[in-house]
Amino acid sequence: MAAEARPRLTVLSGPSGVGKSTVVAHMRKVHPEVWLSVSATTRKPRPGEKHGVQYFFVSDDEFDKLIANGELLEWAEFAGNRYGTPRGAVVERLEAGEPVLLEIELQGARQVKESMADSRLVFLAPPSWEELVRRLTGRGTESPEVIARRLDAAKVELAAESEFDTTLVNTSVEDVARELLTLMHVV
Ligand SMILES: Nc1ncnc2c1ncn2[C@@H]1O[C@H](COP(=O)(O)OP(=O)(O)OP(=O)(O)O)[C@@H](O)[C@H]1O
Ligand SMILES: Nc1nc2c(ncn2[C@@H]2O[C@H](COP(=O)(O)O)[C@@H](O)[C@H]2O)c(=O)[nH]1
Repeated sequence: MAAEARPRLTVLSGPSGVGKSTVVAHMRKVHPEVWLSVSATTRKPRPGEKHGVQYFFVSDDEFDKLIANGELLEWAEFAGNRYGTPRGAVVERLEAGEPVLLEIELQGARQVKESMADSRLVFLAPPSWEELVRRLTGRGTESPEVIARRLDAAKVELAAESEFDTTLVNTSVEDVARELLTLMHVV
């Protein structure tokens, strides 16, 4: 494929707990030049999460303003919180000809495909439903109520796999990270 025809924006999506952040962290450990968009969210930080690193943690009013000012490339409500991709940084990277990676849920992935037809949507699937439940529960970051909401959303996300350009099964973090790096033409 000619370089100019390569999709430069890659969306990594998949059910909560499947391992998206873990895979991206591994990719960036091996290839620190991989750029990941930092989303805005109304979710409260988990222990250890820092403003501007994992997310821009904002209030509901601030999120409303981001929407009203057209500052989000896409946004969605997920399991009781809102999440969105700041448009400016993504556009800047794309205009500089640099690859862009988004780690977002299904509704946002659909919006990106709609507005940027040459984006590549990658679905990260769990080896099994039982393993997904084990990972989400084992992470220990959400209450049982939130886990239940996320697992409800996971059923919808798993049913939408065919909308994606590529599916990778997260059995091995290292293998999936390598496959993604290849898809993004980093290696
Ligand atoms: N291949 C794997 N094998 C075993 N455990 C894994 C694997 N990948 C990730 N995990 C574990 O699964 C848990 C969830 O991973 P992670 O937080 O990366 O998921 P996520 O898809 O980013 O979730 P969310 O969408 O809720 O942010 C973590 O405890 C992580 O260590
Ligand atoms: N549509 C969007 N989804 C996003 C964005 N940033 C993250 N996410 C997704 O939200 C869920 C929950 O994330 P968590 O950090 O609370 O576990 C997960 O699927 C993320 O991929 C975004 O900007 N837009």
